[in-house]
Amino acid sequence: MATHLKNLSDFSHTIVPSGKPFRFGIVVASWNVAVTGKLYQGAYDSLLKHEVEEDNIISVDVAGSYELISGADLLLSNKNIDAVICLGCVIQGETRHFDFICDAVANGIAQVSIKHTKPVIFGVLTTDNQEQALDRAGGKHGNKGDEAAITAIKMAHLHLSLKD
Ligand SMILES: Nc1c(NC[C@H](O)[C@H](O)[C@H](O)CO)[nH]c(=O)[nH]c1=O
Ligand SMILES: CC(=O)[C@@H](O)COP(=O)(O)O
Repeated sequence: MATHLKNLSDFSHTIVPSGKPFRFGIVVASWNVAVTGKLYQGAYDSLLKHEVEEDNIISVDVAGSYELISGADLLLSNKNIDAVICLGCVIQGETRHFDFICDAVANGIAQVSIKHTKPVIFGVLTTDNQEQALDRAGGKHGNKGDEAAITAIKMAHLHLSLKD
């Protein structure tokens, strides 16, 4: 469903399970920090709202969205984490670089999730301009960071429930 038809943060918070049992990593890209900082705050606040302990949230910064891939891989390889949230903002420029970055990040994050058999959440905005990005980082369309955090909690529960 297109975002403009559904507020990203319009979740029925009563159906989000508790995040208390889990440890989460958050990897944030510094490119477009005016947007990614808001995504991070939305994700962090949402994790706390759903009972995740502050000590169970490990946050790291990376240069750009492309580095979210290796940032998530490093976290899962070196820390005891149940799920990773990747937050970034890729804004169309004058060239096709946007297309390559977006495709690489989406596919790379999926590969990291498969490699570690752990949820790695794609919390990356891919927009035409900064206005669209700000609308989805705490603006009129909610906060994709909030959405990504709730997704991470739900996937951590699913992962736990399916473990032998
Ligand atoms: N243009 C954007 C980038 N570009 C940088 C890449 O993500 C990467 O850091 C670089 O290619 C070196 O590997 N990154 C964003 O997150 N957002 C952009 O709009
Ligand atoms: C997504 C990007 O890397 C992009 O913002 C870079 O801008 P440009 O395509 O004008 O070089």
